[in-house]
Amino acid sequence: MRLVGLTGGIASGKSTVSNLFKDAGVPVVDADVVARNVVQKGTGGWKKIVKAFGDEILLDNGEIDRARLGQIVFSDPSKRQILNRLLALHISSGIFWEIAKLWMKGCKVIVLDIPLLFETKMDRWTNPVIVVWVNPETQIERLMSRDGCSEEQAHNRINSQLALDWKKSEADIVIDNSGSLDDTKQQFQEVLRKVSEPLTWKERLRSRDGLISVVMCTAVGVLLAQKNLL
Ligand SMILES: CC(C)(COP(=O)(O)OP(=O)(O)OC[C@H]1O[C@@H](n2cnc3c(N)ncnc32)[C@H](O)[C@@H]1O)[C@@H](O)C(=O)NCCC(=O)NCCS
Ligand SMILES: Nc1ncnc2c1ncn2[C@@H]1O[C@H](COP(=O)(O)OP(=O)(O)OP(=O)(O)O)[C@@H](O)[C@H]1O
Repeated sequence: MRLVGLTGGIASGKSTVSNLFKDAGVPVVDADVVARNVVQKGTGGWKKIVKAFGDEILLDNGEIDRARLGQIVFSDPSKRQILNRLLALHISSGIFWEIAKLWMKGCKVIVLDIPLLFETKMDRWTNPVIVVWVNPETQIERLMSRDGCSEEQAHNRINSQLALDWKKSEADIVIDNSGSLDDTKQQFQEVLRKVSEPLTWKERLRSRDGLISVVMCTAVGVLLAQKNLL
């Protein structure tokens, strides 16, 4: 099994690229979706957040007011650290579970769309790592227009992550999403080709079919050895 890391900066275009993977039939685990699921009303993550941040961050229906919580944590690094610490285990086990389900289905290439891939050191488990890069001016523009936030709020959100240029320097593959969607789609074709290259031996062994083959071969080997000994 090949675990492909897909990361970048906020609003750099990760979801745009992960949608291209989905359209091409490659399964994607979206860490933002996992992070949303683990804080749904009544879950362990929800209880921890309410305990730490108080009832003020709840909507009338009892769900977390994400806009309010975002305002708090993106303007105060210590509060963000608290939130990150509270949710880290819930999110990583959620991601692990999603991978396990795809593994059991026999998927051989899985894309992990994780905004904080480097920050949480999950890049250790992925190869290759794709970084969706965008130039700073475009990133601010797209973030402000998508989320309807001020320039200051946009800067706060960008500064709450490791620098995008540093992530670019650590990447195995870089997609420059500063241009048009067509430009990105063109770069994506080459990325898809690389990601779909035949699995290495190690990756094959990690896949469901590889493991089944190893177990079968071991069982046959043991049976033959026993037969020869008798
Ligand atoms: C702060 C919250 C409530 C804001 O919710 P909101 O719906 O407005 O944003 P959403 O979840 O869609 O995230 C949008 C983007 O913000 C960035 N982001 C989210 N959380 C963080 C964080 N803790 N630190 C830095 N950037 C973050 C990511 O680039 C993400 O793609 C929410 O992002 C959250 O609960 N974050 C903590 C969980 C987490 O770490 N998520 C990232 C998964 S790796
Ligand atoms: N090449 C492009 N041309 C024009 N607009 C784009 C392009 N790529 C992405 N966008 C727009 O920029 C915004 C951010 O893109 P996207 O949501 O894919 O980023 P993201 O990295 O997934 O964001 P987040 O970190 O918040 O999850 C969206 O509104 C998207 O429609």
